[in-house]
Amino acid sequence: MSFLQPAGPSIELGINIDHVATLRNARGTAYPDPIKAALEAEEAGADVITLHLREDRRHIRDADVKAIRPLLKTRMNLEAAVTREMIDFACAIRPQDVCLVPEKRTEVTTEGGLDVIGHFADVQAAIRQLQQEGVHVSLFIDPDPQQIKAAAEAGAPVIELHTGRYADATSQKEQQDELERIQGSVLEGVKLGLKVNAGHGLHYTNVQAIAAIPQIAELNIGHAVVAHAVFAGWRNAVSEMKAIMIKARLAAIGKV
Ligand SMILES: CC(=O)[C@@H](O)[C@H](O)COP(=O)(O)O
Ligand SMILES: NCC(=O)COP(=O)(O)O
Repeated sequence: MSFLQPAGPSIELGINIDHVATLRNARGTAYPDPIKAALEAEEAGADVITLHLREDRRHIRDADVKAIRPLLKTRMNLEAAVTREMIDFACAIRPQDVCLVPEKRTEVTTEGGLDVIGHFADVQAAIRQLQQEGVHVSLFIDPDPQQIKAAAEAGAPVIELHTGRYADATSQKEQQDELERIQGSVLEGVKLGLKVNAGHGLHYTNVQAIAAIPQIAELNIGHAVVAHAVFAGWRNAVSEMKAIMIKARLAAIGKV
C-alpha cells in the first residue's frame, strides 16, 4: 500500500481510564472502579484500554494494572515513563502495547511528546527490553519529523502523535496549522513504515478532523469521555465517541 493511499475505513478507539481512577482517588473510595470502567468500555466498543501508571500514582495504581490485565478481551495499552521502575513493571505485566511517554511530576497533564532525540539510548534500550517480552512499543511524540525519524531509528514500530497543541489551539488558524502539522506527520510516519496513532485532549467536537486522517490507526481518548459520562453514562459516552470517529473516517474516504 502506498502511504499516499487511504488506509481504509478502520479506526480504533483506545479508551483511557485514568480519570475514572482520579475520581476514585479524590475521596479514597473504591468507586468508581477502573476495572468496571475498562470492561464496560470494551462492551461499548472500545478496541483498546489505555492507562497511564504515573510515577506519582496520582490516578492509576499498580494494583489496577495487575487486576485489569488478565480481564481484558481487547488489548491493554500501558503508558509508562522511560524509567527502570516503569519498564521493569511493564515487562512483568506484559501488556499487548506499551506507550512510552514523557513525565514531569508537577505537570497537570502530559505537556508534550517524548524527546526521543535527546534520550535516544535510553528509549532504544527500553524498546528492546519490552520487545523481548513480546510487547508492541509505541512512542508518544510531538508531530515533528525529526522526532518521528528518531522513533523509527530507535526501533519503535508504532508512534502516537500528541494532539494537545491542536486541542488547545485558541484560534481557527492555529488549529488549522496544527492539523496540517499532524497530517504531514502522519504521512511521515507511514512513509517510514510506522503504525501511527494519535491522542491527547481530543473531545466530541474536535476529534472529527483527526479521525478523518485516513492513515491514523487508533485514537486514545480519556478525559473528555469520562467528563461526558457524567451526563450521558459511561457506555453511551464510549459508544458515541466511537460512532463519531467512524462517521468522520467514512466521510473522509468517501464511503458515506
Ligand atoms: C500520556 C497521555 O496523554 C495520557 O496519559 C493522558 O495524559 C492521561 O491523563 P494525565 O496526563 O492527566 O495523566
Ligand atoms: N495518550 C492520550 C490519552 O491516552 C488520552 O488523553 P486525554 O484524552 O485524557 O487527554
